[in-house]
Amino acid sequence: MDAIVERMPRRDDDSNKDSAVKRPTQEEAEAAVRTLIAWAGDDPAREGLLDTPKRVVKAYREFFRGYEEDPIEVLSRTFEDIGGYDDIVMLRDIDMNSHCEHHMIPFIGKAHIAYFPTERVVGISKLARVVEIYARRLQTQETMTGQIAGAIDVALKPKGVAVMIEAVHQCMSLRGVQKPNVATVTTQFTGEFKTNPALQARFLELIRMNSGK
Ligand SMILES: Nc1nc2c(ncn2[C@@H]2O[C@H](COP(=O)(O)OP(=O)(O)OP(=O)(O)O)[C@@H](O)[C@H]2O)c(=O)[nH]1
Ligand SMILES: [Zn+2]
Repeated sequence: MDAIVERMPRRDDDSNKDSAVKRPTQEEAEAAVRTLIAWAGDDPAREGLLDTPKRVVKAYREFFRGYEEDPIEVLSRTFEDIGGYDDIVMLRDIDMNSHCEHHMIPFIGKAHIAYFPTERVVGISKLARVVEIYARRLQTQETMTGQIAGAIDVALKPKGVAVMIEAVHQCMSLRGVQKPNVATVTTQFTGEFKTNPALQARFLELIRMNSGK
C-alpha cells in the first residue's frame, strides 16, 4: 500500500529546485491560455476575453492546489482519549470534484471513508481534507481511491481502511461517448476491511442505508 501514497509528488516551485517539472511563470501560463482561446476559434484580444487568461490561471491554482499539500502531515495530529471506543469510524458522502488526467475535465461525485482505529483517532475533518488534497490533482479515479486509503493506512496504522468513490466523469458526459448518467464506482480495502467480509459488507451497507438503494 505504501507505494501508492504520493505525498507531494511534483512540488516544483522555489522550495524544490531539483524537481523534474519546472513550474512555468504566471505570464507563460496566461500565454498558454491565450493559445487555447485561439485554438477554440476566438480572438484572445477581444475585450471580453482580455482578463480570461488571468482568471483561468487563478482557477487552475485552485483546482490543482493539492500538489502543495501533504496528506500525511494533515493526518499527523491524532487523539488518544477515545473512551474505549472500539469500532469503525465512517465519513459518508464527502463531496469531491477532481480532474481526470486524460482530458483535464472534471469528474464529480462523493467519497465514503471508513477506518478501524487502533489506539488513536484523527480529527474527522482531516479525512475530508485528505480527499480534497488528492482530488485537487490530475487524477484517475482508481489512483485517487488507492491514494486516500494508502495515506490513512500509513499515517494512522489502523486495523483497516475502506474507501469508495462514486463519480460522474464529464469527459464521458460532455464529449466522446456522451453518456451523461454513468456512475463510476471504485473501492479500496486494506487490513480487516480486506480480510473480513462482514466488515466490508457493513461498510457497503452503511453507504446504501443513506442512499435508500
Ligand atoms: N480507468 C479510468 N479511465 C478514465 C478515467 N477518467 C477518464 N478515463 C478514460 O480514459 C480513457 C482515455 O482513452 P483514449 O482512447 O486515450 O482517449 P479518447 O480518445 O479521448 O477516449 P474517449 O473518451 O473514448 O473518446 C477514456 O476511456 C476515458 O473514459 C479514470 O479515472 N479512470
Ligand atoms: Zn477524462
